[in-house]
Amino acid sequence: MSSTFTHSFQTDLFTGKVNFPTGVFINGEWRAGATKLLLTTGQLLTAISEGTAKDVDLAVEAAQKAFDTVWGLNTPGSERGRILGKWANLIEEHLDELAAIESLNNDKNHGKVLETSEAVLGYTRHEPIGVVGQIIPWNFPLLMFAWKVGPALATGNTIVMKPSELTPLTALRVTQLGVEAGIPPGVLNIVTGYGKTVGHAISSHPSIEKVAFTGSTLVGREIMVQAAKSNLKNVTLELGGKSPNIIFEDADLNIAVEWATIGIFFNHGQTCCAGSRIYVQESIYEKFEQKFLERIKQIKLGDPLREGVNQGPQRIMSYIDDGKKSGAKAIIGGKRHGTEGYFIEPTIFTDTTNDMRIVREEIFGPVGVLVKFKDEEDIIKVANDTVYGLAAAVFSQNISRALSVGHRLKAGTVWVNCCNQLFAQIPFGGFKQSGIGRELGEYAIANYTAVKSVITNALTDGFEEISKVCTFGVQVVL
Ligand SMILES: NC(=O)C1=CN([C@@H]2O[C@H](COP(=O)(O)OP(=O)(O)OC[C@H]3O[C@@H](n4cnc5c(N)ncnc54)[C@H](O)[C@@H]3O)[C@@H](O)[C@H]2O)C=CC1
Ligand code: BAL
Repeated sequence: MSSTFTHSFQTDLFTGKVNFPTGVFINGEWRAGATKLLLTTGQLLTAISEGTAKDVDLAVEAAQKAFDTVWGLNTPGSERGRILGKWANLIEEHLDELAAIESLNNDKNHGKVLETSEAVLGYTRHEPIGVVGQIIPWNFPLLMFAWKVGPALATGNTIVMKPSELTPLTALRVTQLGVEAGIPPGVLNIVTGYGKTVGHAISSHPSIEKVAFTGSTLVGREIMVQAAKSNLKNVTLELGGKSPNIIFEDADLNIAVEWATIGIFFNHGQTCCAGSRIYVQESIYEKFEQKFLERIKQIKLGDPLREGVNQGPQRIMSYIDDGKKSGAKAIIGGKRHGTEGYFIEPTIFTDTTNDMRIVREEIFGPVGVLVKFKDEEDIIKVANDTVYGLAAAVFSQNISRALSVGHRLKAGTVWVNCCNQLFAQIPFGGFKQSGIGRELGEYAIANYTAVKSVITNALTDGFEEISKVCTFGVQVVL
């Protein structure tokens, strides 16, 4: 038997008691893991089952059986849609509860006919891949669960998922709602545990045909190695970023300040697409800096379950120290806030050079650099001088300028006069070392289907007709 997580919330956002299993979820059953993984959520210490490679084997077996019987090609898309729709309704009914748990958790197929010749009937089928592995991080635990599970299940795949060892709570509760909605046993399996054991077992498993990962570039690289070494599984990766926010002299300054604040400080800066490099054209630099600092001073730090609090605890002080040591100047923040918990003051560095770690590496905290630029040519070069390419933002009231600069930036998403805005219909993913593949929209569906071409001789005497149009380019001689 697995343990349960019980907690009474009495917060500005949600009042009520929650109670849900904390076991690994395999073949529709909650089971106790081999040992316990201790989890610190705010002031709470709770135990979560620690899964093992053996649990991943059992989950893969259950997912394969479910794929061959109650899901995959054996269940019409309409039936999968009915169950997923019911699950979505249950999630909506429990939104406040899930938001409260998340806050504790994280201190927050079809055919297409192709014209060839009268002699040939050719079409494609977009079939589910089979058992897919999904490994997600802690910065948006519930959102990343939804981004991964939705397209995979809708297209008929079955899943072995590992939430972050730091933030498994919402994945467990929402899985329980999935069971209530009618997700059949084995279709969705959750193995909680560590990356080096459960994550490694997923990315190297010979019966998992595809792995989707969100997290650090370092681990993304390791997952690709394991995928290649095991069974050449298909890989999609959504990795880190060091996104530029470019503010031209003709931008609406108030709007640019507001979005630059959201760009770097949203979700405490723990956002892969955070606008952590803020570039301002020299003629408006001083004015921008003054307004930006005034706006940053309004950010409230504290308990994330309290209304009005914008920023919870985190551990990235070493980057701030490194920035100071390398000669950069913290014009706001730069210190720990208070003496309890791990709160970091929202921090902006100036006097940086492009080789500093605070300019080149993803900090994943409320720390940005503010840098002057001269003109379009100058800023495009500097903005693209990074191993990452997840996102970028351009602020200008001249839409032609904003779009032409946007087109020259090497980034998977370019925002114009806004920042950090993601939509379920619009693809998201990275250029360069920010990832492989796209999530959301139609592209997410493509990640979870294998394309099969079916070529049929449509004429009873069609031998010659077919070979004339065959693109092998050779006539078959018997
Ligand atoms: N792209 C994004 O949204 C995210 C980027 N990051 C970046 O990564 C940095 C480190 O954060 P971490 O939580 O340590 O990220 P991470 O990449 O280590 O963890 C993400 C997930 O990968 C799993 N994992 C770890 N090692 C693994 C392995 N060898 N094989 C398979 N799975 C493995 C973890 O258990 C977790 O579920 C952050 O500071 C940030 O820069 C972190 C989280 C999300
Ligand atoms: N990884 C999904 C969105 C983000 O972290 O910004």
